[in-house]
Amino acid sequence: MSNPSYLIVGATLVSGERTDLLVQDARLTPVAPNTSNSNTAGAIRIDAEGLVALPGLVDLHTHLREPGFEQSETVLTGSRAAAAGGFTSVFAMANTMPVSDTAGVVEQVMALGDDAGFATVRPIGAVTVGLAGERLSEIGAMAHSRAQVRVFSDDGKCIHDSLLMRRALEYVKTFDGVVAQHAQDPRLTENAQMNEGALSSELGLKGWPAVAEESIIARDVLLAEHVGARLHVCHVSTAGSVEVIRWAKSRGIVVTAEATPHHLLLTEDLVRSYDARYKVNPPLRRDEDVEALRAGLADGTIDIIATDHAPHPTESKESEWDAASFGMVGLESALSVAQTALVDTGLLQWADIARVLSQKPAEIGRLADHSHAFEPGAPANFTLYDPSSSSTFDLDRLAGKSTNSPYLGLTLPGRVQYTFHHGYPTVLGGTVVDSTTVAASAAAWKAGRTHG
Ligand SMILES: NC(=O)N[C@@H](CC(=O)O)C(=O)O
Repeated sequence: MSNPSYLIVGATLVSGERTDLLVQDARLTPVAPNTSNSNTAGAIRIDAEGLVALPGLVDLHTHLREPGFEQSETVLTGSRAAAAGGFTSVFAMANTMPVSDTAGVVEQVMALGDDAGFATVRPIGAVTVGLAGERLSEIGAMAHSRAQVRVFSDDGKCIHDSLLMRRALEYVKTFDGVVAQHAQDPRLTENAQMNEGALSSELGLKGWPAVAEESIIARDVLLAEHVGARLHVCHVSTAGSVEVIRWAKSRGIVVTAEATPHHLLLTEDLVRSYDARYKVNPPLRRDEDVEALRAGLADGTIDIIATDHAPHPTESKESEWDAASFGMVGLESALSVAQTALVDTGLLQWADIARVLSQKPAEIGRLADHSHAFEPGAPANFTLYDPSSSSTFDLDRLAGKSTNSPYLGLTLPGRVQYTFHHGYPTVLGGTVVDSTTVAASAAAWKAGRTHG
């Protein structure tokens, strides 16, 4: 059985233009308002008055935790969180258990995503075996597996050995892949707990200097230039890093970079609370860094926003600061935080948000069959977002398994009202569709693709 058709009435595109959208057989077609014909007649109508239609968001940096850490998140619950946030594709980081360093594990992660149906799940392969930083993993086998991995990362750990980093860049170059580096000099950050500066001294927490990030980025852009391969820098957090990347781009080095929503909004002052929800890698920095990251996104030095959604169980966040895990969930709040930090401040328009949260991450990850334009026949992956509402971000906004969000209890603007993946809804009227229905829609989509 094929999935039903939908007629989205009165949506606003990022250009400001208003349109109706017919969603049929996993594709979309913009139609002039008040069009009625045999196709639109049988379609389920959705009133999109006041809603911004954005292309399905793409997260290049998500921790889905499966296999191995299912108490924090699974592929199903993480992709449900993605849908709740307006995402239709996520790239799943490799720090699972076993580590995603073989064709077998990456194919398993992809298959779990396909079955769940909430989002397209593209696994990221580990650069080194077991993330141990000692020898390269089966990069080629993962690239040529059914998962067709194009993004490789040891995220959570830095590829610190310069020769290994060089070899990794040389390897991924052969199939147009990219190395996504977690830039953190391990020696400069041993036991580090928060941004290094006056506040870390005052609070008595071990400091994490900006140079630990900046020095690795500086080395890596030079290696990328030397090899002529693609480098991507994960979660840039300091003003100095933005400067280094700006310099590299001005030299023509092929480097892309991401900033997380939390580094675009929150600062180290929150650490005063000793509330471990604010403990994250890299750490929250200063106002000047937030400003530089925002400016970097606005001028294209920083290419994309990526969530670094890092779910952790309550017990590993409710311990004392030093013992708590690093990381915050971010998929469900990403658009609202982007609106607060970038749109409501006048730095970015909605068209820019579509670029940094959909078009560019899809390009960097070489995501197949992605369209960020609402063109006739485009894959029906999109989200309808209400920017005018404002509400307390509370537990019912979290659709994943973990609750380590820094925004709980805060008032945030905007709300994802609808998300469509492959032409079927994963979020309807602000509510995430139940998993059984979504899995059935995904199966119907797959059957249609095979037999259509
Ligand atoms: N970003 C985080 O704070 N945490 C990440 C990995 C990491 O340490 O980068 C995680 O996997 O929990």
